[in-house]
Amino acid sequence: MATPSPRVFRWGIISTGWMAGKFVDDLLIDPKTRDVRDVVHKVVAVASRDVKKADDFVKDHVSTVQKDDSDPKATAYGSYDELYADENIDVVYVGTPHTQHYPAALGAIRAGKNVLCEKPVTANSFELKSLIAEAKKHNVFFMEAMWTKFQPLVREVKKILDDEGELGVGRPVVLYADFSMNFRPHDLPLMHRLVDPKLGGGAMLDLGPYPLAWALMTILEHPANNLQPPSSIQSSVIKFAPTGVDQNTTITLTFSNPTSTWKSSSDTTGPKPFTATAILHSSLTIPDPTPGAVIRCERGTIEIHAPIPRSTGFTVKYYNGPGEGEAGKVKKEFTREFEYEGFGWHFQADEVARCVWGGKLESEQWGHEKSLVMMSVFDEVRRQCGYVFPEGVEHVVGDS
Ligand SMILES: NC(=O)C1=CN([C@@H]2O[C@H](COP(=O)(O)OP(=O)(O)OC[C@H]3O[C@@H](n4cnc5c(N)ncnc54)[C@H](OP(=O)(O)O)[C@@H]3O)[C@@H](O)[C@H]2O)C=CC1
Ligand SMILES: O=C1OC[C@@H](O)[C@H](O)[C@H]1O
Repeated sequence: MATPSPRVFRWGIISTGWMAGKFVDDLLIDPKTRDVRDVVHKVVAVASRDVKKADDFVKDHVSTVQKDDSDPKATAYGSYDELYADENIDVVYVGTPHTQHYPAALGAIRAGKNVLCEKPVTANSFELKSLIAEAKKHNVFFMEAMWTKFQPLVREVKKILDDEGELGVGRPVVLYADFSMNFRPHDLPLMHRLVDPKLGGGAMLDLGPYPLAWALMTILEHPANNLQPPSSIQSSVIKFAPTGVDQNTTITLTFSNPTSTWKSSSDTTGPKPFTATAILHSSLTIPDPTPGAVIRCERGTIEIHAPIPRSTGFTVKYYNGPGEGEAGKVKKEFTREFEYEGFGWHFQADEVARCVWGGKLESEQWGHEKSLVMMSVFDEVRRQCGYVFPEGVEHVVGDS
């Protein structure tokens, strides 16, 4: 029997920066290389504030790959509004700096377009609530580009974490997760997006979404926690003196679900309240640690090899059980590695296509609620450390 041809999913790209280029490069990799047969992605429009940049982007990232005459040709626009009005687009990707996510996503949503918006999805939780309300009103799909969630490794780690059987490691007790990069901030111009508060600079909003995503994927989503948001958020921040953004940020989250009825195989006393802690760190001045995350559980530990946004390996270590020798010693371990073509931004694109075709307004895997938990944590940390955006940067500052 002939295999059905994949359906074409048509993207409009907002902005021509570094990330937009990387995303498009991944998007146009043949999906069969990652065993995806139902969708093929095409870029049909690119918009920049400067039409020359849009033209160059199409030449550099699109025309080199979409050569076939049957392909739709990508249109280059010199304004974002022109792209929002393009009838040939199934979804808009927003790759502007953090504080420009809100206006760009809002423009697309109000034009009736589905949206995939870079992380952090907005500058604060009020902006996010406003976008979610607009997306629902206009009946369009909206998702934060939390690409880590769609990595093949994450699915496997979660199986081991949520598994009550032989392979399982028991309930998570504490997660340590760190995503840091030495950007040498003192050498950057003060208007660079990584250090300029007008563009939402700082370690937490740029790098912090990843350690926090790991906390949400391993603890918030754990069956024993059942999506209860953290009951406590505590932070410690070192500022980048020249601009006042956060340079090193540590966040401790406590999750507790007193009504947990999930019973792991290691429980001998029946269902009991669930508690777990996440200790998360990001820095603009030091390189990534290895492993990038450690999930310590009742019966063992899962080490996530760095870098945690797109880890391609993990190691599971099991502790001695009762009567198996010295308590706490590792009795066995195994490592799994993952390989795929591209950097890994394309997995989330496949999810978007399937959700849109399925008529969904949000992804079941990374839905609005998870982005809201994330932005609420970031709001609270900024409140605790006194990171106040300059006047006018936040487009929404309270619940309407
Ligand atoms: N998922 C991931 O792995 C990564 C995600 N990101 C996210 O992507 C976003 C963009 O980051 P990155 O590509 O590094 O940034 P860049 O500065 O390289 O690109 C941002 C682009 O946004 C457009 N833009 C619109 N308004 C502004 C403005 N006021 N100031 C500057 N640029 C503006 C510009 O495009 P134009 O002139 O064409 O309109 C610019 O090229 C960030 O939110 C970041 O968090 C970044 C890196 C990795
Ligand atoms: O998401 C990201 O991951 C990689 C970093 O280089 C980048 O600054 C950040 O936005």
